[in-house]
Amino acid sequence: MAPRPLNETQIGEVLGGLPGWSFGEDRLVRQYRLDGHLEAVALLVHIATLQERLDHHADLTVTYDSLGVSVNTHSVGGKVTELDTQLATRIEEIAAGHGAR
Ligand SMILES: C[C@H](O)[C@H](O)[C@H]1CNC2=NC(N)=NC(=O)C2=N1
Repeated sequence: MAPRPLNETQIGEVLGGLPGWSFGEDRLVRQYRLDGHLEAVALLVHIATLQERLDHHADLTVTYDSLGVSVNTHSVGGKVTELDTQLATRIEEIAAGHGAR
């Protein structure tokens, strides 16, 4: 069954438990800072591996020692769904293990 888009109240509740994440332009976004470039790339690869397993993919952008994450659900026309909040929650756990801030 197709995931249902979340409303702003629902998104706000989830973001309360996801410090550093924000909502804008129908996306959940987070910018992580790492200790260096290879650390940023290592986090990207770890997240990409998770995304393949979940079959849900955020846009990941490495800029030297930073990793940008931006996600919504394409299959509902680019809205935030539970698939995005679940992925963001898992990414947050992984990022903590990489010392991302
Ligand atoms: C065929 C495959 O399951 C779909 O294209 C998946 C892949 N990853 C995805 N990622 C995101 N962010 N949204 C989707 O709708 C989506 N769909």
